[in-house]
Amino acid sequence: MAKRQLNRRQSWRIEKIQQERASRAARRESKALDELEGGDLGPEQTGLVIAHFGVQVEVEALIGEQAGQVFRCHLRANLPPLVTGDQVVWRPGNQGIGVIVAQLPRHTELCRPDPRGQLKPVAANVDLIVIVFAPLPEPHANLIDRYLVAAEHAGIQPQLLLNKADLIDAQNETALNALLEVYRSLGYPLLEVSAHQGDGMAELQRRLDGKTAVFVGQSGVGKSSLVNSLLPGIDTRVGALSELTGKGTHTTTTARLFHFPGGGQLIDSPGIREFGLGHVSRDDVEAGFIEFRDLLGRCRFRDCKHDREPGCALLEALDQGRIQPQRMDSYRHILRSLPETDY
Ligand SMILES: Nc1nc2c(ncn2[C@@H]2O[C@H](COP(=O)(O)OP(=O)(O)OP(=O)(O)O)[C@@H](O)[C@H]2O)c(=O)[nH]1
Ligand SMILES: [Zn+2]
Repeated sequence: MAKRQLNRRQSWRIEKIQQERASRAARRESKALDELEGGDLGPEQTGLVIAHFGVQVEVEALIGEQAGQVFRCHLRANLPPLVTGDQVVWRPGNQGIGVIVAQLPRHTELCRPDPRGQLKPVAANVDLIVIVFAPLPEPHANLIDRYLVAAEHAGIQPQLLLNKADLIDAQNETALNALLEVYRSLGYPLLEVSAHQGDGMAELQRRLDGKTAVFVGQSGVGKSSLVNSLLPGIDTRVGALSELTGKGTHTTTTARLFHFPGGGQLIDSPGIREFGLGHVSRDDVEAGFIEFRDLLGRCRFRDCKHDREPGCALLEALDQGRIQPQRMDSYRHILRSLPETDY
């Protein structure tokens, strides 16, 4: 009990210190803004948020002679929190530092729980979630399904990507084909590539063209290798490093937007690579299994848990082979992983 009290007091103190720090930073920031806005600012134009560093963001000009150039910008007060991928209205400043005037509407949002468990957007306007898996480490259908649920929930198109196709052999081929067939029959786009040998990489590049993508998947499936091959000569950890040395109070790694030379954009950060493994509700999981969609609401009992209830539309579909057993197992497995209260 005493220990618990102490922890609460400690965390209250930490929170207070953080608040003081944030308000000092905000005061400094508004002073800097006053000075800037007093001076000459260029005309309003649209831009793309490339990265976010505490109270500043990096914005890429989208139009005019400066299109493609990146500028540090202050945020005008009362703006909602901006994230990488946001489109904004901004004005260039006279010393290379601009001001963000407004945020444009988002098409999509990737959200993750912050350390306090509150869902926070981490990237905006992503339109492709590339779910990477490989023959090794051995793929878990369950994990792939979790990413799919997250993609469906966010309303973002998933692209399944089997990397390390060069490691397919007589031993793993049957199991892999069975796995691939599950997703093919559901209609999910699927591609096999080898980041090492280059097979399929041109087709991957083609599918990324004109899109803003994130790569997600288990550690070791080759996300870094894929990204390095698509972005030759660019260290994708740069964003993380410059934030650490940026003397900011934020030490978390920021998401950063990169342009693929062949077209399309990547938003990447260690947090985003795990997108989809955070919290989801029971309803999100149900809605995330696309083959359940026409069946939901058709069970005899309104609160059916699709477990062994009579008149369950899902169990009936499972019996008739309209739901694949592996997907049903996966659905149950994901539900079991939810906190008790949601179940
Ligand atoms: N055989 C083969 N190995 C690959 C291929 N792509 C990546 N690898 C290897 O797989 C291992 C993991 O690759 P990474 O790119 O670090 O994987 P990652 O998904 O970024 O892993 P985390 O950084 O832990 O998330 C490395 O040893 C790579 O060399 C491939 O196409 N074929
Ligand atoms: Zn049911």
